[in-house]
Amino acid sequence: MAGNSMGPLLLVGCGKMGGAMLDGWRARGLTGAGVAIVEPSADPRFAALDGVAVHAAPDGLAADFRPGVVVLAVKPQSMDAVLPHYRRFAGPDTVFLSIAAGKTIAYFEQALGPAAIVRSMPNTPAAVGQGMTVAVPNGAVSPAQRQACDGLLAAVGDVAWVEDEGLIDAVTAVSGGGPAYVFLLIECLAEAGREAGLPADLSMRLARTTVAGSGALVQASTDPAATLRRNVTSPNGTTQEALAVLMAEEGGLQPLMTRAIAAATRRSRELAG
Ligand SMILES: NC(=O)C1=CN([C@@H]2O[C@H](COP(=O)(O)OP(=O)(O)OC[C@H]3O[C@@H](n4cnc5c(N)ncnc54)[C@H](OP(=O)(O)O)[C@@H]3O)[C@@H](O)[C@H]2O)C=CC1
Ligand SMILES: O=C(O)[C@@H]1CCC=N1
Repeated sequence: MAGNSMGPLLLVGCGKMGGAMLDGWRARGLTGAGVAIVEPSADPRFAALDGVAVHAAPDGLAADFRPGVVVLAVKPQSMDAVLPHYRRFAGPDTVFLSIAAGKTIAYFEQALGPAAIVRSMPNTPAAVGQGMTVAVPNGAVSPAQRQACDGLLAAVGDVAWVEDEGLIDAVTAVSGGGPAYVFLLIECLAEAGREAGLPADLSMRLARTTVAGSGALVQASTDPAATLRRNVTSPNGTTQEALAVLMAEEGGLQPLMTRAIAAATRRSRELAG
């Protein structure tokens, strides 16, 4: 995997998102020898990470350990306490790849001193190689370090690099949190089916398979989503009735989604601290 080319990978925080990325990397050939993890929780699944060094705290890392990439995957609220332990790695041979919501490049520069920093926003479908990440580098990131980060991120899905860091708060709202909205759609669809008289387990099966199938279709198709929607909507048929509700100017899905994304974008800005 290209991400290993700079030297060992250090993953700081292996929870839901760090763990999803690790699953994706390992499925694509990241070997145990190339990765170390610092993660305080004793998750039993770490026992299955053949050859990966998992440390409960940074003092478990060997004195001569020199990571090429440090992936910062702890909560934004933990970052102040975590960063001082990794400041010693700041230098031309190490790039810090943050996935934390809200935390800005300026924040990391202040905490780490002169350091190569990539701020990124992935999402949990990375676990199955279908993630979406947007990344922005600071001026100290070398072309090789950018390539290494791109390799790590591209190994678990699609990657877009941007120059304008100001976009990342809205990215966080749309694609970072996006899987949660889609899973909520499954929950709502299943519950609505149950209320329409379907057995709960059948309704959930319909909702899951329909969302998964629609995702696969949009991925495989070059048609716009609106065309795929119209393909389902027979004139004067059943879908048209549902869409009249969902696409109402007031109380429909668009104004609701716009409000939701604005709220998440605002929260991302607040998390900058
Ligand atoms: N979840 C998601 O879908 C996404 C999350 N993110 C970002 O990813 C980051 C992690 O989020 P998420 O995975 O959801 O959160 P989690 O709480 O699941 O993961 C964070 C992990 O870091 C561990 N941790 C706490 N303190 C330390 C420490 N000092 N050193 C090393 N590890 C530590 C936590 O252990 P313990 O639980 O024992 O405290 C936990 O396992 C956040 O910054 C978030 O903004 C970005 C995109 C999507
Ligand atoms: O909810 C959060 O703050 C994180 C960032 C995007 C997805 N999860």
